[in-house]
Amino acid sequence: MSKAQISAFNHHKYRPFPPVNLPQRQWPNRQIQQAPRWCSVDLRDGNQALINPLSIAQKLDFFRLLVAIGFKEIEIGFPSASQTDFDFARLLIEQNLIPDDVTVSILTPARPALIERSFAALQGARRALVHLYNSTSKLQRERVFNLDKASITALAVTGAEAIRTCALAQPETVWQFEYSPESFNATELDYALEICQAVCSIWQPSAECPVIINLPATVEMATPNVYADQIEWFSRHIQPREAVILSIHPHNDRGCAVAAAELAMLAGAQRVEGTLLGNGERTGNLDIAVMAMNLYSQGIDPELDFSDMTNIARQVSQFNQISVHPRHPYIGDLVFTAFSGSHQDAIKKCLAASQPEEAWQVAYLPIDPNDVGRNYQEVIRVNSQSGKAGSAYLIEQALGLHLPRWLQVDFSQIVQQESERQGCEISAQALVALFRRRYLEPAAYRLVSFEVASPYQVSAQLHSAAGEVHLTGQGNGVLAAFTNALSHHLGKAIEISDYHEHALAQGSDAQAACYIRLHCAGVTQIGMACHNDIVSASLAAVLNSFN
Ligand SMILES: CC(=O)SCCNC(=O)CCNC(=O)[C@H](O)C(C)(C)COP(=O)(O)OP(=O)(O)OC[C@H]1O[C@@H](n2cnc3c(N)ncnc32)[C@H](O)[C@@H]1OP(=O)(O)O
Ligand SMILES: CC(C)C(=O)C(=O)O
Ligand SMILES: [Mg+2]
Repeated sequence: MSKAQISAFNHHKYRPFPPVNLPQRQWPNRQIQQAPRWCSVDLRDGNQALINPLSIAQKLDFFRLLVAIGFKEIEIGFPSASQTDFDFARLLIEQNLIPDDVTVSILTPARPALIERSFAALQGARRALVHLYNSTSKLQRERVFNLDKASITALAVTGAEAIRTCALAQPETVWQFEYSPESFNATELDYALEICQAVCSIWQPSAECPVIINLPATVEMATPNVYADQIEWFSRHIQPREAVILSIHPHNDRGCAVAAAELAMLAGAQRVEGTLLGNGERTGNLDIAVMAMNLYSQGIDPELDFSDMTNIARQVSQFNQISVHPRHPYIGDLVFTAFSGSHQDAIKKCLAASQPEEAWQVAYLPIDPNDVGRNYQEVIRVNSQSGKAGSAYLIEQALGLHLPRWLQVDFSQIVQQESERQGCEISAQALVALFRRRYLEPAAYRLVSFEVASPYQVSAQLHSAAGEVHLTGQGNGVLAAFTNALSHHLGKAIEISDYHEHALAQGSDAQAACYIRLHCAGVTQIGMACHNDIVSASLAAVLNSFN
């Protein structure tokens, strides 16, 4: 016996999902052009998967959040199953809390008593959507319901009839109907079509009054292309096509729900059901926030507003009592952050080259973090995997300094040693402190005052731990005269090899930043200083290099 056969970890237990025979499939050559009709099922599918289902107050807050984001269809619960869901529907209706442009929906099984109770929950609604489901896959027919296809179809038809009857009895409401052959993706396509046609024959939809046929991947079982094939096949066959809004409801068991939804849209899906952050049964529902942001990143208006993503994620996470993964696309704490040197370098260069009117083109940042309320501060964080660009970026952000390349290289080595010594990330604050200590703060000598007599004779007053020092020297420039004086005082040769300066801000009283690399008795030293006066800045930079 092989190891695989005796272990519990045995792939022979499973069978591959069969492909769909779909000659000349069209979806691979299409592009998504616009947002689908979104339906949030947070308050139903999301809620039924929670350890502690939502209270009425939480549902109301969640509902308000969904409305604020821009959802026009919201499945508010399963009122025939729970008193909370029933009371929540009553609250929304009786207190007139449903905006005119929002349609609420409820889910009901194909059981007449539960359908009647669902309609009671919706009594008096201006407009409402009733969503009927029953499971249709071979597995469910044979092992859960113990019914043949005809009986499963009869169950759906009975449910559809009960819904029609109840709707006729409540004419004050504008009704819409939705039918889900639950476990559609595991159902033989011809049978899924047959049962949906049977339901349509009861509801008699038209182009003006269409029915929603929702095709769930109740448990995701195959690669997303298979789901797309199933949707395209169904879209080609359902009649009359114009009387049907084709909806999808992907779950995420294989981690592909967003991909499956996107391909399904290419295949003809017009409406998408899902939840925020992908909460839902098992691995969850399709994450609408991610799918909407995917559209957004392609220049398509998602028709949902995620500009305040951090706040949305915080609220959803609180309602669901589920924390957000730091790498959750578009949302997690780390998704706009680069630690690695080459990524930081590319981001820094692309951000610097960005023009206000051009399309977003920043390597390693698929969208502008600002769009979802994030800032550039978090884009670059420094640890031992980082390079010179990352540290230089943070120093530039914090102090407005444009470090010359040779200083970046020098500082990066210091940062590298420090982060390896500490074995962790160096915060921006700590990085700035390290920079100041190393280059910007006088240690041995501090410039107190100086005078220049032309041609280039400098006398300077320095402060040192050992007391006041007076220097005089000559040279072919002020800086040369000063370094000659210092060299004489120290008894060591000083040679300046690099000099760089720039203004810190616009205006006549702007400070100048001055950077100096020098060699003193064969040792390379780097210092910098900022001052209103460029000469003062350069002399102080020389002294700061003796650090
Ligand atoms: C894929 C989905 O997300 S579907 C939605 C699932 N959501 C929920 O189940 C949450 C709310 N559900 C509940 O509170 C309960 O299951 C209720 C109130 C609906 C039903 O409770 P109970 O009557 O105690 O039945 P229970 O849940 O144990 O079993 C379901 C029964 O309904 C039948 N059933 C299941 N789904 C359906 C359906 N869509 N239509 C008709 N009958 C159904 C089952 O065959 C089973 O019948 P049986 O009692 O004759 O064996
Ligand atoms: C009720 C249906 C739409 C469902 O939630 C599913 O199949 O996952
Ligand atoms: Mg579901």
